[in-house]
Amino acid sequence: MIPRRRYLVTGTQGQVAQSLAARAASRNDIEIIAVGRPELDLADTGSIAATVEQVAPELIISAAAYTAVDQAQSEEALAFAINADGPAALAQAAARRGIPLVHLSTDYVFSGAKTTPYVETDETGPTNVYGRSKLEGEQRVLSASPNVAVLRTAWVYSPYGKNFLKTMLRLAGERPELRVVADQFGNPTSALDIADAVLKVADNLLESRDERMRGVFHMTATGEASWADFARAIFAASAAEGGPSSEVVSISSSDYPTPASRPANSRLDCSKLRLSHGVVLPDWHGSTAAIVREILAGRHG
Ligand SMILES: NC(=O)C1=CN([C@@H]2O[C@H](COP(=O)(O)OP(=O)(O)OC[C@H]3O[C@@H](n4cnc5c(N)ncnc54)[C@H](OP(=O)(O)O)[C@@H]3O)[C@@H](O)[C@H]2O)C=CC1
Ligand SMILES: Cc1cn([C@H]2C[C@H](O)[C@@H](COP(=O)(O)OP(=O)(O)O[C@H]3O[C@@H](C)C(=O)[C@@H](O)[C@H]3O)O2)c(=O)[nH]c1=O
Ligand SMILES: [Mg+2]
Repeated sequence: MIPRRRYLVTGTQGQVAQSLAARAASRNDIEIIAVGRPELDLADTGSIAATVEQVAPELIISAAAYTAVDQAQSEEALAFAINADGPAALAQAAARRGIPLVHLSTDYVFSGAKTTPYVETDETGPTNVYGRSKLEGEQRVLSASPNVAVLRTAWVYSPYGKNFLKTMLRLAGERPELRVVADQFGNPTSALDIADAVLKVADNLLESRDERMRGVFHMTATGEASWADFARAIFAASAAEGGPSSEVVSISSSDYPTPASRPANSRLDCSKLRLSHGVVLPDWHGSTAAIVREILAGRHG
């Protein structure tokens, strides 16, 4: 029997962590060891080094984060501890063992002022605490180890955890009409598609020392949308299955005040990932419909 490659994933209940576990379940060549609090607490750097030593993985996937964008505005120190100090400690532990690290980051590192999709060399300029803490996390992991791929993804949805798609389906059951912002544009990305892509990037890092496979990469689904477009696609898919749907009324961000401001344009150009890693994620429409079907079929909580 061929020994399975062991990957340490941070967090157990996150959308990406659960998607990685789901994908690995159908593969006999990799073993996912997902560890979260209390054993591994990103706000407690000692627990990070200890977990990495104990699990002794071949590669680390840094999926856990402080992701409550609005709440981060009033919990800045905690957001930076979890999104910057924790990943830095994880990258140091990976460097000590000489293993690669795949670290997930976000489109919210950008200001949104650009009118076309962002490339990796574009200037960052986060407009909220979450985005600033994630940007510092990127910088800290890259300076702690040369053997790192930072994958910036966006607008993540899945059958797991909390996300915009599940919020929309829940609200549709309660209200005939929903007001949704139509002036923020991004790339809705399925966590299951992220899991597939992360596993390919992981293979590449283990198989090749090529420097072009290290550094920062944009990794979102193909195709773009406003939140209102995304909501309409969710309800079209749901209605087609006899599930709940609502009328979506397009509003502007100024009509939906939130503690954190969000970029008006955070679309990411993913050409570098395609050229360096040979990885392209599917178009979001098909993945959205598939996940709506999966949720309506009740295979998840
Ligand atoms: N969600 C999104 O829309 C986007 C996410 N990303 C990035 O992708 C990655 C994965 O996101 P996603 O799966 O959606 O995240 P989720 O919000 O679904 O899950 C976050 C996970 O982090 C864990 N976590 C939070 N604090 C700590 C801590 N102190 N120590 C250990 N674990 C902790 C949570 O644990 P618990 O279950 O115990 O709460 C949870 O498992 C993150 O790095 C995120 O920044 C990027 C772009 C968009
Ligand atoms: C629920 C709801 C939200 N909205 C708006 C608010 C906001 O501008 C937008 C999305 O709201 P959410 O709070 O779901 O999304 P948000 O938490 O901003 O999502 C972000 O999460 C972090 C972790 C990331 O990294 C980003 O890529 C992005 O996915 O939709 C409406 O307009 N109407 C509604 O009924
Ligand atoms: Mg949110």
